Order: sequence, then structure tokens, then C-alpha cells
Amino acid sequence: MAQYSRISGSVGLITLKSPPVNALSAVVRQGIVDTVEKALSDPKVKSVVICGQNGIFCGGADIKEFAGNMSGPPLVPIIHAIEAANKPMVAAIEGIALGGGLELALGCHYRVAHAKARLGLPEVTLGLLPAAGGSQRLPRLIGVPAALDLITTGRHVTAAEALQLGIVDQVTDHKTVDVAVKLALSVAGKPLDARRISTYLCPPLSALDPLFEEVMQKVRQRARGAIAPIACVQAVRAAAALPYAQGMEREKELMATLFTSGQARALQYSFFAQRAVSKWSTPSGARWDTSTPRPVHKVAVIGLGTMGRGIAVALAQAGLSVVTVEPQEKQLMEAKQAVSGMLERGAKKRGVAPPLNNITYNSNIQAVADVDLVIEAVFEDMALKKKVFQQLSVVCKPGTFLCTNTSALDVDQLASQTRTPELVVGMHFFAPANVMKLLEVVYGPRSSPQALATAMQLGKKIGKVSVAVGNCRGFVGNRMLKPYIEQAFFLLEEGATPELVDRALEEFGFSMGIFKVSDLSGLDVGWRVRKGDGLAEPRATGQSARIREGRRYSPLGDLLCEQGRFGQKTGRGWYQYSKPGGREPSSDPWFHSFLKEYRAKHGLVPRAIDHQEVLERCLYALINEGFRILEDGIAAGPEDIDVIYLFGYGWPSYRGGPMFYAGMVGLPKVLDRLEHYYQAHPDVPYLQPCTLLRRLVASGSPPVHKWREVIKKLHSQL
Ligand SMILES: C/C=C(\C)C(=O)SCCNC(=O)CCNC(=O)[C@H](O)C(C)(C)COP(=O)(O)OP(=O)(O)OC[C@H]1O[C@@H](n2cnc3c(N)ncnc32)[C@H](O)[C@@H]1OP(=O)(O)O
Repeated sequence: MAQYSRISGSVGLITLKSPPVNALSAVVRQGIVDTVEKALSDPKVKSVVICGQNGIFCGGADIKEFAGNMSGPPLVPIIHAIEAANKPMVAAIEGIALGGGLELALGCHYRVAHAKARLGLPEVTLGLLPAAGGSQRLPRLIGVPAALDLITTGRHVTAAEALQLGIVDQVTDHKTVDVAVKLALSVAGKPLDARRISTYLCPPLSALDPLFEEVMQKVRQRARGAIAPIACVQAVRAAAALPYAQGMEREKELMATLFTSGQARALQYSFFAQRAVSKWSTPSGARWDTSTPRPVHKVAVIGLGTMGRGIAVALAQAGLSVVTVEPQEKQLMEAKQAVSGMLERGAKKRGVAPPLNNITYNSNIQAVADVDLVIEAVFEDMALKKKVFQQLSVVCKPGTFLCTNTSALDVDQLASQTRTPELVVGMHFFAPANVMKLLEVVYGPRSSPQALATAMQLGKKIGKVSVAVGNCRGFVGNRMLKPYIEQAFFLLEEGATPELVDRALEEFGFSMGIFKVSDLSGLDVGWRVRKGDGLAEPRATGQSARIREGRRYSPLGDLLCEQGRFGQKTGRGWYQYSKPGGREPSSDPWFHSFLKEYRAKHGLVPRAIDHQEVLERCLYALINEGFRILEDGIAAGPEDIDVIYLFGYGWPSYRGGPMFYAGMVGLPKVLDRLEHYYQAHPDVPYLQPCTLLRRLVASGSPPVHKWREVIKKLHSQL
């Protein structure tokens, strides 16, 4: 709703009231219509201030409404009425003015922002464009290049930047509404024609066409298949080229296409999925709202390899006190230099002082005696990690939470090395740990709800999207990756090339295909794991060389590793590079003839494989494992899996994550194709459709937000 009052004698005050972010729901829009009418018809009122309650101006349109039938007065005429008003309208921006919130403010004649406010047009991140006049007013106000930047990226700007760009007229450290009222009093009765942004022409630019061509090319490259950023450029182009009314028509037309698109649905799903994962629950009944985290001020990081360094940086940047331990002096010195460099570069980017004093460097594990929480980040080796946990159990003060940064190892085995298994959880960071947003927080069977809640809270504090997952080999992300990679290997055996597989996946929207990713992260990583599992030993030729434990196995990765081809770091892998450490992959004739010989040696007759088969086999095998993870209760819901893939594995955001994507494709189709491929490859268990997928299809393929009901029913029957 919106509340109306009159203050300082002649200023009408309209307050948006719709917690938590004063989103522009139908009720709020109606409230604005009514209160603006009241203010304009009240002869005592000479000017008007619009603000939001609880220090928040407005978070934009109510995103929840997009999924249903929109009702209530539309936003565009409301903003037009505000702009056309014959009394000065002043927006008092505290907290945030985002999307429709900023568009509302742009309809006002003046804008005052609090110094801590953030402003932006993030519609593009929801698969939309600023279609309440934002795409037409912003370029008229701040010029085409700056508007293109804000509208195509959706980035938020600070009040200071907004002032510099000319989005706001004034920034204050004091009470924003008071300052806005003062301004409103001072401009009452003054002419308003020059304050109506829709009447402006975009600031002139020479060479507009080349500018738009260049921007469009850049945006297309960055968007990798996303349609909203392209539409945003087209809308701004209309602002530059057309009179306002025609520009608005174009904005409406472009929005109509986006609004009903699958991409917008996926991005809006992902917005709510990100928020849903913070409301975690476990199969044993622990929940986010009944578990109290303990405050964490001092954290230790054990091991200063690549991961440990990134974790230490992330913690220090969030203002935590960090005690690092690296027993090898040389490594410790190198790490100190590297970490300081990372902190300095990060601080420079953010325009703050580097938090160098937040970190101490130690070679003795005794240094962690008084920390609240430890993150062990030593080499991925169970024996080594066990030893560290035994030491921690002795050294740390009672009650210290003990966390392991592992990508796949059994958290429970580590917990059993300590006297307090209830205080042990996994924290699976993604490299580079100070950059990547994802954190899998792994609870073992003995982890206490408080330990899980504390790790989740710490993840949030350091800016991670944290997802609680159960303890199993590879947790969620890496467990699902296994069948995906396996299919890619099999496709090579059957006739595909790394180039073909990667192209199909990149056209789907991944920034890198699986073979390029493998070269980047190092083929030796998976080789070490396979050797540890007893899978990678060389076997005789013939069929048995490609069977392990009764199932199909491809030794291709192992064979490359035996040749010392570890990927980028050795300059050779699935592709070749100009030098060890080179970044640009190119097709490798050696690999192609090796593959040919390999197929001949194993009696494999290559056949033509198209992009559709690549996508179906790689992605549906991955999705099938996702359903198994839900079946096993390792992830609480499809949102958890989707968020993990969106933030940790480069899944294209406009496809919403693998589980959402399965729903978009249609569960019956996914089931049908898996059945088809399993029939063709009965020695590949990952292709066998799992029970939950069958159950969902049998239940009429409900939408993704209803899957939890089916999962619950399935669990109650198991
Ligand atoms: C056409 C399209 C037009 C005109 C638009 O305006 S599209 C919407 C543009 N606005 C946005 O994209 C803003 C989205 N919101 C955010 O970026 C953030 O929520 C925030 C910066 C506004 C606040 O962040 P934070 O303090 O971290 O809080 P949460 O993100 O956890 O949000 C709190 C709860 O509010 C719900 N929320 C937030 N914004 C909206 C919204 N625009 N519509 C509906 N609901 C919104 C959010 O889901 C959280 O809900 P719960 O999880 O607590 O139930």
C-alpha cells in the first residue's frame, strides 16, 4: 500500500509500504495512484515527496506477480502521471531504488539519495528490460553509453556514482526525507518543463551507429545466447533514434517478447531459488529457522595452497580475523606474498584499504588454539586430512568448529578423527575461492544443526551463495559431473571429437565445453581419483580394457595422463596450447590420430554424432543423477541443485539450472530419451532413469516448485 500525509504545511508525503523491499505489487501501485491523486487535488499541497518505509525506497516490480495474471493499474501510466504533474514531485531514495523503483524516481522531477543508497535497473538479470520507461528516460538523462552500461549489465551504482552520472540531483548523509522535503519546499511553484526527462533529447553523440554495432557485438558475446541483453540494446537504440512516444512503443514491443520467454521464467526462478537455499533443512529435521548459529570472529585456514590462499583472502576481505598455518616455510613465505597481492588488488578495485592486518601467518598449528572455527584446506588426501583433524582435535579450544575444504572426501570419516564429530562440517569452496560465489556446506550424519547453521552463516558473511548438502562422494556438484564427463568420453569413443562436444555445450550456453574445462583444471586431478579407486590401471586390449566393475569405462583420460598430457599446465591435453600454461586451445592433430588408433584397437566403428545427441547424453545423464541426489536426500530440493550448477559449474543462467531445465524440456521427454539411450547402452547405469524421475512423470510431471511434495511421498515410502 501507499500512505499519504501532509508535512511542513505544504508538502504531500507519499510513503510506499510493502515489506520487505516495498515492491510495486498491485496494491502498492493502486496506492500510488490514489495518493498522487490526493496530493495533486489538495490545494494546500504545493509539492510532493515520495519515499519508502523502513529506510528502503523501492525494490521494483513485485517479481512474484510475473508468474500469474497481472492485475491492478500498470506502472507506465502511473509514472507518466507523476511526470506530468503540475506540482514538483521529489523522490527520497534510501536503501535501494531498483528496477521499477528507479523508474518511478526517474518519473519524478527531482531525486535525492542517501549516501548509502544503491540504484540500478537490474531487469536484465530477470530476463527483462526496464519497460516502465527506464530504457527511454535513462539514456535521455545520462547519455547513451552510460545508460547502455547500466541497463545491459543490471549493475547497481552507489549514490556517489549516481550523482556523478546525473541520475540523482543531491546526495545526503542526513535524513533523506527531511532533505527531500526541504528541496520540495524550495522548488514549489517553479516551472517544471525542464525537469520532465521524457521531453529531453538524448545527449548528442557522433557515430551513433558504429557505437551501437560495437556494443551489440560485445553484448552478444557476453550474453552467450541470452536474449534480454540484446533487447536492452535495441530499446536504448530506440531512445537515441526515436521521439519518446515511439521509443516507448518499441520498449513495450521488446518487453512483450521477453516477458513470456522461457529465459525470463528461468532467470526469475533462479532469483527465488537463490533465496530458497538459505532456508535449508536436512532429512533429520534440522532447519535454518530453528538452528542458532554461533558468532564467528576468528577463523583459521590450514594449508596455503591455491585453495587456502583464496579462502584466507575471502575471509579477510569480509573483516574476519584470519590465522593461517602452513608448515613449509618456503610455501608460507610465497603464500604471504601472494595473499597480500590478492588483498591489495582487491582493495584497489573496491577503493578501500587492503585488510593486510586481518591475517597472521604461522608455521605451527598451535597458532589455532583460540580460533572459533577452522577451515582445513590441505591437499586432497584422506590420510593427510585425517592427521590434521587429529591434531586440531587436540589443539583447538573446546567448541571450535572444524571444517574441511574438500571436493569429494567423506566428511564423516574426518569427523571420526575428532572428539567432537558434531562440530565437523565440510565447506567445499570453488577455485578461485575468493572469486567464485558458490559454497557447498556439507553436513555429515553427526554434524550438529548449530555447526551447519554456523558454516552457512559464515558463507553468507563472506559473500557466498551457500547451499547445505548431505555427505556423499562428490556431494552434489561433482557427483553430477561424473556421468556428464563419462558420457563425453564415450562420445569420443563412438565418433565425436573434443571440438564437436565442446561446441555443442558452448552453443547450449556453457562458457566452456567439458574438454576445455578438463584441460583448464588438469586431467591429472580426475586421474588421481580414478587411480585411488583402482580404476585407472592399464588393462589388456579388447573389450575388457573398457570395462570396470561390470560397467562400461573409458580409459581415454588415463591414457592421455600416461603420456604426460595434463592439459594447459603441460601445454597438451584434449587440445594443444602454444606452451605449457598457454590458455588458447587449438585442435591437436596428434590427439585426432591417437583417437583413430584407439578406436581401431578397440574395434570401435566411428559414427556421425550430432549436437542433439551430445546434449541429450551429457545433460540428461547429469540430470538423472540430480534426481538420484534428490531421491537420496542429499539435496533438499531442485533449487539447491540448480543454484549449485548456476554458481559453481557455469550452467547458463537463462536456462535456470539442470533441474529447472529438465522441467522446461518436459520430464516425459527426458525420461523417454534416457530410456532410449539406456537401451542402447545397457552397460552404462547412469543412463538408467531413476525412480524419482519415473515417479514425477507418473504424477503428471508437476512444475519444479511442486517436486518436493513428490519427493516427500517417495521418502515416506522408502
Ligand atoms: C518490468 C520489470 C520491472 C519494472 C522491475 O522492477 S523487475 C524487478 C527489479 N528489481 C530487482 O530486480 C530487485 C530484486 N531484489 C534484489 O535484488 C534484492 O532482493 C534486494 C537488493 C532488493 C534486497 O537484498 P537483500 O537485502 O539481500 O534481501 P533478499 O534478496 O533476501 O530479499 C528479501 C526478500 O524480499 C524478496 N524480494 C526482493 N525483491 C523483490 C521483488 N522485486 N519482488 C518480490 N520480492 C522481492 C526476496 O525474495 C526475499 O524474500 P524472502 O526470501 O525473504 O521470502
